Formats: sequence, structure tokens, C-alpha cells
Amino acid sequence: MENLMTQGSSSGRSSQAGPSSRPMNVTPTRTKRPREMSTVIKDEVDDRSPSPELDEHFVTFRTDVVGVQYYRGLVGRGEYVMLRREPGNQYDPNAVQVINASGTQVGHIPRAVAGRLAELMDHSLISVEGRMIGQNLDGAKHYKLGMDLSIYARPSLKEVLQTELSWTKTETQVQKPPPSASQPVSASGFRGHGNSGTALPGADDPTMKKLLEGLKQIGEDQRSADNVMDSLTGDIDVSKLPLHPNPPGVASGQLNTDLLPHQSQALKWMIERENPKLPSSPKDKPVQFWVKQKGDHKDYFLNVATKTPQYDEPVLGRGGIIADGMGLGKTLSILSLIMATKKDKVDGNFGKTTLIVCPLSVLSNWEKQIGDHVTHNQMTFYTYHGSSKGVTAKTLEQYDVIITTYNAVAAEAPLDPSNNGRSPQKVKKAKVAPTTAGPLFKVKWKRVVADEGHVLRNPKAKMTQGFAALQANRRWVCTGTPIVNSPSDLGSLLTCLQICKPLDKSEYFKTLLLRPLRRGDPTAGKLLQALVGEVLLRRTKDSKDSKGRKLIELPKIEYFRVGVKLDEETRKGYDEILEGSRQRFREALETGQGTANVLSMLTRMRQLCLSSQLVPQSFLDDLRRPIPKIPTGPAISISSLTAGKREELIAKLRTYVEEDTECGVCYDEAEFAKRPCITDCGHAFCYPCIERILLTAPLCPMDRHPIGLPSILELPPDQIVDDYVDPSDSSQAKSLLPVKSAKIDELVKYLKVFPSDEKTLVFSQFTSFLDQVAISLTGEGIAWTRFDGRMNAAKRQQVISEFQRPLTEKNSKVPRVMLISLKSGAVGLNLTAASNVFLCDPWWQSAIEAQAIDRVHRMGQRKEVRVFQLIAEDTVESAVLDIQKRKDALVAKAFEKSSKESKMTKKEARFEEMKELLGVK
Ligand SMILES: Nc1ncnc2c1ncn2[C@@H]1O[C@H](COP(=O)(O)OP(=O)(O)OP(=O)(O)O)[C@@H](O)[C@H]1O
Repeated sequence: MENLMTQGSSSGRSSQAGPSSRPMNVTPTRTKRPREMSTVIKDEVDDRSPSPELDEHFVTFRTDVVGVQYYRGLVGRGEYVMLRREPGNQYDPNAVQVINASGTQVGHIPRAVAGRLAELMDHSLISVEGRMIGQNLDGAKHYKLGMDLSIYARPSLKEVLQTELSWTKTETQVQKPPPSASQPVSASGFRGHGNSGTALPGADDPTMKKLLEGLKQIGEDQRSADNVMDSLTGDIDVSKLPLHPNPPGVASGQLNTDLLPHQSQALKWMIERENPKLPSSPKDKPVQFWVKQKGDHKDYFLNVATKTPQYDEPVLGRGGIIADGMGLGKTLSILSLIMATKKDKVDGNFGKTTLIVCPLSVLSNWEKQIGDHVTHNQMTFYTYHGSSKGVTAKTLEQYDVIITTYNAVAAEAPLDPSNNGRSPQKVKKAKVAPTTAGPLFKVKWKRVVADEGHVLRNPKAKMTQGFAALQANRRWVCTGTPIVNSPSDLGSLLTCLQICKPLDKSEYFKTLLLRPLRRGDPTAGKLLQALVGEVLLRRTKDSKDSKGRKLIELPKIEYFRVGVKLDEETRKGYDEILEGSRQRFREALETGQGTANVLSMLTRMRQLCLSSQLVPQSFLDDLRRPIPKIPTGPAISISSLTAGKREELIAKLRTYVEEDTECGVCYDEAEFAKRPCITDCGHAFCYPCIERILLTAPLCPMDRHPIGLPSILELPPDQIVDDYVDPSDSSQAKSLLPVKSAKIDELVKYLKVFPSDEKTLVFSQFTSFLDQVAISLTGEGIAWTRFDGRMNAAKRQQVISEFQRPLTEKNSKVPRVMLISLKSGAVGLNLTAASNVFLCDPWWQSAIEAQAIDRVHRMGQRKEVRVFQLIAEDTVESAVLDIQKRKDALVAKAFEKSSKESKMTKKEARFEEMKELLGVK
């Protein structure tokens, strides 16, 4: 066992977060670990958002559930059950409970088996699940029931586990979990709001094949995510959904705006989802997978997804996911729901208030849309943010609507801060007091709404756990992209919605969906389709109504690619960094050591494509130095470093903040931006995270290098919030000299020829570049304003309303141009005053660019829209576009990737792309 535990704590670290153990598959971009070579680089280029834990089936053997006579849990044949450790069991510290889908204990696994599995389970080296062979629905007294127990483990541990679990060979072996097509699932059981409930498809069914393949490749880009959503919702005809008979609107005096037909349909659908009714006879359709069944003595409910039978009425979730595409008016749909249900009687002690949780960037949009669409005096609302947070729960309960941010929810959540995905044993030792709940957690809300709810896709993030912990009668998620990287994203949203129990529990979601989907099981595909049909409403801009008309008519949009040539001096710097990067990359490939931070090098090249002044000289100096070895010995104090080295670290940290990097512990970029810090070894974290880590282990979580509190450097506070050219302070901009940038020159050329009544959005991921654009525009006498993630809510609101004012001769100060940071500014804003969009730096996530364009190309736009993509010729930017084009072609071919490509993991594919970008053979 010792051998295995040693293995587990190095490569096995991947399933546990925390100081000595962070998931490899969610590794942020800058790591330097003494591990096998290409793993180092592949991890560094991995996606930043969480991906599902990829464990593989190891063995299935037959065993029993014992002590059944002592427990109340009922189970049916074929039902999946969860196995949970019970270290506090007074008779056996190795005990493993068997729990049914309604959370009731059925019994234990035999003591001998538990004794062999307990430690492996405690260290998260394996995960286990059970599937019932016996059943206890017959009312007879049972002492034990047959069960197939399956063990899953990460592939890297498989070899070691062979020895550790060799005893399972003497048990009765059972085939891998059978393909679910053979499971006794009633086809009629899986039916969403539009599904026909036809026979289950086989693996050869072309539509299902496309879906299953698509699910494996999702996350590569927005189009593959959209394709998967199309396949999942393909047979749901939303055009025929009934309209609300009497929606709030101008006539009712509640709204200033009448709902469009698709919004009225959404309203009716949402009201139904808020008031679900259990099937009352075996003929009724399933509701959240529950059907009524005729029993020998008494009718009972059966969950067709888990095969769980129960006599008690199952608890149904209220709410769902509004997954309409961008700009279809989800905000007004939610506002109409609030108005239409104002007089609803709510069960229990829940109050009258709806809580809207959103990213800071759209807080003001909610205020504005309430102002625009809701009739004066018809809705009371309060924005709970910043200094207005000093109110009690009692005050909050007085309003119809409270608007707040995810950060506020995360900050007030009564979560145990020491439980950062670590095992209970480790948490106990951490001795950090749990935070007490803030006012948001003391209110019993009528409903909670997560706007831009895809941010809740990481189940470990504080904001996700916080949202899930809010007390509410009804729960909604609004997002155009419910699945971003993997179907597990949907699992996290279900947990937040507490709907379709027990699929809202991650163990069940994994057992019934994630694992079978990975092995291409068509029934799991069908279950996923049914789940989506049950909880989610999705229409896109291209959807048609029942008469074949588009839901909303928008003006034409045109795209232009503008090639820009780097000037000679910039070209020289660019080539030097490219060569240095290639060299670092090759060295890292050979040795597996070193600081080869491929993404960071690529970022530098991208910055050079914008302006030579974005790249500090220190970067080049660093590149010229040999790769340093990981130091050992005592922790190094920052104060012992040279001033130059300290400045270098500050510059690095500033870049991380600018790139919206996430903390290496909590993976939360918003938290990171609040109080960023960097270790002497160059790894970045939120200060509270690293401070907490140091309480238990004085090592850098990224490279195991010894550190202490003195080894940590923070950004001076003024550089966190105000390190940009303030739009209201044009004197600041004037005092600085314009910089050399071929892209800025090109942009200005266009702005000068655009008609004087046209407005333009300029997007860049780099706020320091936007600073430079601001300086040039001021020099040219072009009125501009600025929106970026570092502004407070009031400033954002002011900037947006200023920009939305029409351009007239008289008010020449009204800005013609808005400079926006791509990542933190694009989501959820209405900027229809502009009709031109400049994208200054292209990157992987074309989805983010699409969101940016949708700020302008949406309801309310009257002009034709033009999008200009500025591309530096013969640079990494053109290579990115080539890769994007190729990917698009592949996606367009309905996921028909070559066998080589489809075998590659996402990480490997990204790694190959990096090689291609750097031109490394
Ligand atoms: N029925 C309507 N009549 C007139 N304007 C509307 C209507 N519904 C929505 N709008 C306007 O259309 C614009 C887009 O709506 P909204 O911001 O709610 O879209 P969304 O679906 O939430 O988009 P995103 O996903 O980008 O946040 C807003 O300016 C909104 O005021």
C-alpha cells in the first residue's frame, strides 16, 4: 500500500486540490514541475476552465449489500447506488455505506471488501459505484442483496492498482458496466417537452453518433459547443410552444414593452417549470424522470433514469435553464416572469423577493432594463453591491428584486474556506474557522436567477458552491452556453438548480451520464437529450417561429479582415522572441525541466503584434538566460531579492492580472483580480488562497519549491484598480506620447473615414493596449470612452449611458468610440449605439469574439453592422486564424475528425497547435 500511496501523492495528486495536490487537468498556465517532460508542457497549454475528472473503468465484481434489515432504503433491480465512506462507524472504521438515489441508506458493503477499499477511497485513488442485482421492493425481509461493484481510477494509476487490487481477481468478475442499450429502461421514460419518446437509438444511429462524437470534442470552440446543443435539442420543436395567454405588457400596465412571441412562449414555459406536477397515473408522461407505476399493493414512483422506486412523493425541482442565444431578450423574459408571478403564493417560509446574481459587468444592464421595460412603481429593486451592501436581510426582503454579483455571493457564502477540494482529514487539520453567512444567505428567496450562468460550471468554485447554497423556492440559470467544455458543465448547473434529483448530485451525474458518455453509450446520449428537454429552453437567432419566420429580424452584418504589416523595429523584436520561444520549447521538450511557459511567450508575441511598447525589456533578458533549476533549501524572502528581480516579478504579476489569469489554487480569475500576489518562483495566486495554503504546507503549490509568507509579493493597491487611463481625465491621456503601432495607425485611418454619426467599439484583450489607443485617439481629437473590468459598477453605468447617447452636432463630446477589454467587458452589454466593431487581437476563443460582436448586432440595432479584424501579417495571429479555419471546417463536417485527431485529448490537440504556432517540428 505504501508504494501506491507514494505514487498517489505525485501523479495521484491530480484528483485532489490543495497545497500538495492539485488537479493536473485544471493546471493553470504557468507551472514548472519535475515531472515527465511533455506532460509539463501539455499541462501548461491546457484549458483554463475545469474539465471533468477522467477516470477509467478498472474492474467490476459481484458482491453484496449486507445489513439490509437495519435500513429503510428501497432499491430496485438495475438501480445505481452510491458507495460512501463512513469513517465514524463505531463498529468498523473502514465501513462503506450503500445509499440509494433518494439518499437513504440500504446497507453496507461486506466488511472484508470495505477493509480493502477504504484507504484507497479515502485518498481518492479510486472511485466506486454499485448497481443492484437484488432488490427489496417485494416487502419480504432481506438480510443481503446482490450488487455489482465497479471500480474506476485514473489511467496513470492503473498499473499500480493492478497489484493493489489483485484480490478482486478471486471475486466473481463481471463484464464492464453493460452498454445501457440493454438496460431495462422504458423508452417512453425519456421524454422532454418536445421529444417524441421513440425507441432508443443504437450506437449506429447517425444522429446519436454525431452527438456522442461531438460531446467528446466539445470545448475546442464555440461552434462545436453549439453543434452539440443543436444535437441535444434537435428533436424539440420549440416553435410550437404555447404562448402565455395574458402576458404582462403595455396593456396590463406592468411593462412598457410588449413581449415578443418567443418571450411569451418562454414565460409560459417558465411558469410551468416553476409549478411542476408529479404524474398521477401510469399513463402520464414522466416529470423530472419520475413516472407512476402500478405496484402489487400500492402504486409507487419510479425514477426512469436511476431505476429508483419509492412510495413517498419525490421532491421536484422548480426552475430550469434559459439557454436562448445572445440578444434574444432573456432579461426581459425573466422580468416578465417576476411580474407575472407577483401574486403567487409561495410554499414554506419563502418571501416575495427574486435575487438576480450576475457578473459585475452586467449589473448596470439589469438596472437599465428594469428602468426601460418595467412600468414605474410596478417593481421595487435594490442593487446589493459595494457600499450598498451594508443592509440587513430584513431590508432585502422588502424588495421585489435584489441584484447582486457572483463575487458578493461567494464572499458571503457560509462555506468552509479550508475545504478546497481536500479530503476531510486534511480539512480537519487546517483549523480555519468557517465563514459566517452574510445577509444573502439569511433571506429565503422566492427565486434566485444566475445570469450568465455558465460561470457556475466549475463545481469547486466558491461562487458555484455559494449559489447552490442560497435558500430559494425556485432557481433559474440564464446562459447561452450551458455546455462550454464538457457535459459535466451541465452537471454543475443542475447542482445549482437542485433539479432532476438525483442527477443534481455529481456522483449520479458521473455514473449515469459522464462515464457512459465517455464510452459512447447511446442510452446515456438519450438520457442527456431527455435531461436537456426537461430542464432547458433554447432558441437561437436563426430559430424560426411556427410560420417559418425568424424570431428577430436584425440588420445585415459584414466581416472584414484587415492585414497589418509590422514595422521593421517591431518585426525584429518579434523574430527574436519567436526564436527564443522555439528554443525554450525544444529545451523543455528534451529535458522536461525549465521555465518554458509557452502561453506566456505566445502572449508576448501577440502583444508585439499590437505594439512594441507592450513588452518589457526584462522579458527579452529573461529569454536570453539559461533555464534555471528548481531551487531547494530554505524559503527565499522577497526582501532578499534585488530591486530588479522584484520589479520583474511585479511586471509578471501585472501581466497575469491583465490576462485575467486565474489563481493557481481556487482557479478563480475574479478572486485573483481582487488581491493578486506572486511567489518568488513566479507563480500567481490570490493572497487569501496562498496564505491559507501556507498554514498547512510551506511549499509552492505549483512547483513544490519551499516558500513562506515573506516569499510572496503583492501588487501595490493602486495598480490593481486604477492602472489605466481614466476616460474622464483626458488630460492624463494628452500628457502621454502616442506609441508606435501599425494597428493603431490602421484603426485611426478607418475612424477618420467613417461617417460622423457612426459609433465604433474597439476590443482588445490587453488593457495596456487600450491605454495606448486612448492616447492616440485623444491626439487625433476623436472623442472616446472606456469600459473595462476594473471599473466599479457606477462608473460602468455612467460610461455606457454616455456612449449610448446619440451623436449630434451640438454635443461633440459624446464619445464616438468605446474601448473595451475583450474578456471582462463583452458579456451581457447592450451597445447598439455602435455599428462598427474592431477586434484588435484574435485568439482561440472565437466564442468571446462572437459575444463581443453581439453587443452591437442585437435587438435595437438599426444600422448595418461591420466587423473589422486587425491581423498582423506573417505572425502568430495569422497562424491562429489558419488553425481556427481548419477547426471550423472539421466542425462543419459534423465532427468527422480523422482517427488520429479524434484520439487526441484536448490537451494534446492544444499542444500540437502550440507547436504549429511556434513552427516547431
Ligand atoms: N420585447 C422586446 N421589445 C423591444 N426590445 C426588447 C424586447 N426584448 C428585449 N429587448 C431589448 O433587446 C436587447 C437584448 O436583450 P437582452 O440583453 O435581454 O438579451 P439577452 O438574451 O439577455 O442577451 P445576452 O445573452 O447577450 O445577455 C435589449 O436592449 C433589450 O432591452
